[in-house]
Amino acid sequence: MKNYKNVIIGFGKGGKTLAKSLAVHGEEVLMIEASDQMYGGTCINIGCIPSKSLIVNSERNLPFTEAVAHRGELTAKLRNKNYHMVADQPTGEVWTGTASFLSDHELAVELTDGTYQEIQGERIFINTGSTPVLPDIPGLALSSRIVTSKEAMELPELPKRLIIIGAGYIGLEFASMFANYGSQVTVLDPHTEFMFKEDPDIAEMIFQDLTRKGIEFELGATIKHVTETSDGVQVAFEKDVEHIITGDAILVATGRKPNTKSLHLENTGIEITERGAVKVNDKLQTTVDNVWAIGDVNGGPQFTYVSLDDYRIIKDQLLGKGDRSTSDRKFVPYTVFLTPPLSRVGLSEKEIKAAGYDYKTFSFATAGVPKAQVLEDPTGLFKVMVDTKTDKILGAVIYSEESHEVINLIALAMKADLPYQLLRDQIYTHPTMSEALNDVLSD
Ligand SMILES: Cc1cc2nc3c(=O)[nH]c(=O)nc-3n(C[C@H](O)[C@H](O)[C@H](O)COP(=O)(O)OP(=O)(O)OC[C@H]3O[C@@H](n4cnc5c(N)ncnc54)[C@H](O)[C@@H]3O)c2cc1C
Ligand SMILES: NC(=O)c1ccc[n+]([C@@H]2O[C@H](COP(=O)([O-])OP(=O)(O)OC[C@H]3O[C@@H](n4cnc5c(N)ncnc54)[C@H](O)[C@@H]3O)[C@@H](O)[C@H]2O)c1
Repeated sequence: MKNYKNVIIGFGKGGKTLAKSLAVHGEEVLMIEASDQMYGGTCINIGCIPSKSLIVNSERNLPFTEAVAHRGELTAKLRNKNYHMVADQPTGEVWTGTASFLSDHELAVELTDGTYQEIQGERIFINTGSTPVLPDIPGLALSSRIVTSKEAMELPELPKRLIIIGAGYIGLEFASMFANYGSQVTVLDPHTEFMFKEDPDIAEMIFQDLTRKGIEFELGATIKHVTETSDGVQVAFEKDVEHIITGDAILVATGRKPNTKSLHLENTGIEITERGAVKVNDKLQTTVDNVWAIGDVNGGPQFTYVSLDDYRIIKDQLLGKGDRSTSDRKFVPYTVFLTPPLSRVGLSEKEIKAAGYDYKTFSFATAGVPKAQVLEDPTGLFKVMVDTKTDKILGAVIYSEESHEVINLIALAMKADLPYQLLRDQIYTHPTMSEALNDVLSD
């Protein structure tokens, strides 16, 4: 059985970055990826990049089929680049096949060319990502009309009526995007509160904007069953009484679960958590020595940039001082890519109130920002909450064009422990959305 110094299972963000980094340091690295359509992982093939390409092109009024074709070209280009990033390293190798554990450090690999290999890994990095959760709803089985986000981005034509199950990240981003392309969208979710993690003022503003776009929401809905008909789909749900809605397609967007099934962890001492993730400590070590878990599979926040930060923690152990850990992770921002996007970092106002801080809220309408007028989209609001005792920023939420860029600036100020006045008095280029901070933070 051939022994490899480093084996990475799954071509995710953290794993591929680690593969390159180890290979650049002259170390032998074997990357095992289940599919030749997934070199580079979820983000570039079926996640962030294709969805954001489709969102941007929906805002540019490109017809859906052209945008889908463009998405395909973009992902193919990135897939090829990612493959070569690892395979072309003198000490790097990429195998296309599914890896599973035979024991703590022994792996079986079913290669897609029909061959089989058994190998040993001195160090093994599990980076197998996550897969969509399919709720146990009678009649709900994936088909050409009942799809997850992956297939929704490959549809041969725009569904006239799209039903989306789930009002989370994917549900809302896809609802906004398909509405931009011209679909009649209905979103169903069991929660009665729209965007329940957000402050009610922002959530209400977004709800109104999405509703104005023609998106219908059925919140507090319990889905009873799904039926595929000869020319469409039907969803029966209960909300006070039973309702039936009809569509051309259903997008199931009800969360993603860590992808551990194919790994046969039962053959090892690697434990999994109650929620089905690979159990790790704050250095991302599993319960077996020299086996780590990176990205969605370890149950952390499901973001590409978190998988990348997992890489930094592991690289620091292998090639650096070894003092980085997940507990250093503070003020991790996020963006929901609506039109315009919603971005947030730190605490929400309701969390700040509940924690009992003395705070003040700076809020400013996007319409007052010159760049918003240039972009002809005055929608939204900036809200920054500041601790009145320390002048430090406790949290910020921005619902506006380019909020996904501005939020990173605020996150940096928070991480550097800077007083809010520094952002207020900064000289920004003009016209930009960042310069709004001059006005937002003024008394
Ligand atoms: C539609 C959509 C939009 C998203 N948008 C964003 C966004 O805008 N911003 C953001 O930060 N995040 C976004 N995400 C989340 C983000 O894509 C994930 O958090 C991230 O890609 C997870 O990366 P990872 O490193 O955990 O592994 P992944 O990139 O998921 O890679 C795992 C790889 O492992 C392979 N694999 C699985 N099992 C095996 C096995 N046994 N053997 C060999 N290979 C195996 C899989 O084929 C896969 O290629 C989005 C997700 C989706 C679905
Ligand atoms: N912009 C981004 O960063 C971005 C974009 C897309 C996805 N993602 C990542 O991908 C992950 C998965 O996204 P997601 O939208 O699938 O998950 P999610 O957890 O964000 O939302 C799932 C939604 O499905 C609903 N739901 C659950 N069971 C249901 C049922 N039986 N019927 C109806 N609704 C049901 C939940 O109430 C929830 O609102 C996210 O958690 C996020 O981390 C990130």
